[in-house]
Amino acid sequence: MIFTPLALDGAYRIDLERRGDKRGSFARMFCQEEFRRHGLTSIWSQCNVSHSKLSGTLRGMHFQRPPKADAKLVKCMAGSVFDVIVDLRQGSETYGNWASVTLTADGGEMIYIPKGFAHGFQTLAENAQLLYFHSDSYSPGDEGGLHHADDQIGIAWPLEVTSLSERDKTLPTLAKVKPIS
Ligand SMILES: Cc1cn([C@H]2C[C@H](O)[C@@H](COP(=O)(O)OP(=O)(O)O[C@H]3O[C@@H](C)C(=O)[C@@H](O)[C@H]3O)O2)c(=O)[nH]c1=O
Repeated sequence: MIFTPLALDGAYRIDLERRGDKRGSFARMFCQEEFRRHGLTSIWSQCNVSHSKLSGTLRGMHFQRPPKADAKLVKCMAGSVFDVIVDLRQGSETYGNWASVTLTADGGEMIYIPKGFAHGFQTLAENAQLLYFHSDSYSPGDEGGLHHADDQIGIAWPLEVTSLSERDKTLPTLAKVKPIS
């Protein structure tokens, strides 16, 4: 795996190193030792899959608060997505800044998201599927959200939004979100 730090401290793009042969390929997508060596979470407590029918579907921006704040490792398994994170860490020099990685099933890019970030994505193809590892379990009472189209953050979503959950339509702007400590 190739670990490339993103502009927001602690977040990484991770590229698979595929070993190809006549049958196809093989690649490692998680290794406890390698993750530990890079100072990343190396114990996962939950793994989730999401499927979105339409290109342009937007999910986000979501996070969990302490004590259930979770780091995430996200990989696209079908299609492609524009994946985005926003730094919500109290006192961070990059508080409110966003970064993105385009994740494609064919390319094998992944994103590692530390605790304290909001996460969301927009699908760039029909029937996109994402696989997520979470460092803590789902806890609806500790969930938080941030509006994807907040002007103060200014995320440059690539497509018109074709599908958005009722909950995501009503998420607050950054000014109304308490920083994560
Ligand atoms: C996230 C989650 C949802 N659910 C349930 C709640 C609901 O009935 C259904 C769909 O949940 P949501 O509408 O929250 O799904 P979705 O909007 O796809 O939520 C996801 O968005 C992306 C951006 C993330 O980063 C994820 O961590 C997660 O928050 O699944 C679980 O049972 N376990 C889980 O871990």
